Formats: sequence, structure tokens, C-alpha cells
Amino acid sequence: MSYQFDDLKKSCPTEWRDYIEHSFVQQLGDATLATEAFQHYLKQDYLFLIQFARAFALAAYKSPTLADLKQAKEGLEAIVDTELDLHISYCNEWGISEAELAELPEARATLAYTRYVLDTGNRGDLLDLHVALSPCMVGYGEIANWLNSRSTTIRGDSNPYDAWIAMYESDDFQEAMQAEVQWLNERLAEVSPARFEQLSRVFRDATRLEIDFWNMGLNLSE
Ligand SMILES: Cc1ncc(C[n+]2csc(CCO)c2C)c(N)n1
Repeated sequence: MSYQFDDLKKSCPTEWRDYIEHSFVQQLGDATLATEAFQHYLKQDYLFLIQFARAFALAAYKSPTLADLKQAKEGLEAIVDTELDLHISYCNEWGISEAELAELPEARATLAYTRYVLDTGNRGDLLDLHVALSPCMVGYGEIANWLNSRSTTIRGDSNPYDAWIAMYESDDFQEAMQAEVQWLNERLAEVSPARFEQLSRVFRDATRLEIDFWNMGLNLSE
């Protein structure tokens, strides 16, 4: 038996669909999402990105090869040098200042998801960590593609969330997503059924935590 990334999704089809096709995502595509829900999500996503930068630093520490070390360093650099600045500017456009971001408490859903990823990486090896990161790395690209496949999704100036969709449908992001899937496919091809079971659990749990992150946005939960 040779596994690939698709088998992780097939091991929890309900959870994966609930994440990709979440009401938050549907409302964002239909331009019906409450502004407060999106703002709450953006604020928590800032804190999420900081913890994800730490996860890439952990990936560097857990890297057995120079190629893996470089890949982790590039992921860390992308978040710290580029994505956080972009996120801060985007938050500004939505009326959220950098001072406000700096003072934010982490919501339970942010704590649970990010610390789960860090703990999985600490306990396991680089493959465990990548599997824990993969719903984030792959899911957002799939979400953009799913939104574009729906007839009710509104694109352009009449959807205030258009820029969000544009970011994840971009060639840069879609290529990073494909590179992650390829990295995982190469490693998953060699794991035993018992190891695949372990990895499926990590994938399903991280996917459930992504669902909770959307719920947190919709419910404004802290
Ligand atoms: C809850 C949540 N899940 C996934 C992403 C997407 N994302 C965050 S960091 C990263 C990799 C580095 O570019 C990606 C794809 C998000 N923003 N928020």
C-alpha cells in the first residue's frame, strides 16, 4: 500500500468538507458575512500567524536534511518578513490598528489550534509536523478554488472580501500549496499502515481545529 496526501483527506471526508465548505467561507463568498465576524477572524489570524511562524522554526529544528532546513527557513522568513506585514496592512484597511493587534488576547480556538500543531511537532518528527500544518497550507487554496467553482460566489468590487479570495487563488499561493502536497506525497508513499493511521489522526484533529477557527469567527467567541 502506497499512500498520498489525498488519502489523508479521504480518511476524514466529513471533517474536510465541513472545513472547506464552512458557513463562514460560504458567507464570505456570497458577500453576506458580518463585518464583525471577519474582523474578529482577522484579529485572531494575526495571532495565529505568529504561532505558525514558531511552527516553521520548529520545522527547522526538526529538519534531518539541509533541503528540509532551507524549506523551513523560507517558510519562517515568508511569514515574519512578508505575510505579517501584509496582514497588518490588510487589518488596517478593515479598521484594526497595529496597536490593537499588539494588545489582543488569544481566543481559545487560536490557542487550541496553534498549540496542538506545536505539540504535535514537538512530540513527533518533521512528517507529523507537516501533516499538522497541511490543513492550513492546502485547505486555504482549496477554499479559494471551491469558492470560484460556485455560482453564488461574488467576485470583484461588489464583494468586500474579494481581496481575501484573490490572495489564496494567486499563482504564488497555489504553487506553494502544490509544493506542500508534493513534499507530503513523497513521504507518505513510504509509510506503513500503522504510521498512516497515526498521521490520519493528526490530520483529522488539525482539520477539526480549522473548523473551530471558522466557528470562532462566526460566533465572535473568545
Ligand atoms: C486559521 C488559518 N488557517 C490557515 C491559514 C493560511 N495560512 C496561514 S500561514 C500559511 C503558510 C505560510 O504562508 C497559510 C497558508 C490562515 N491564514 N489561517
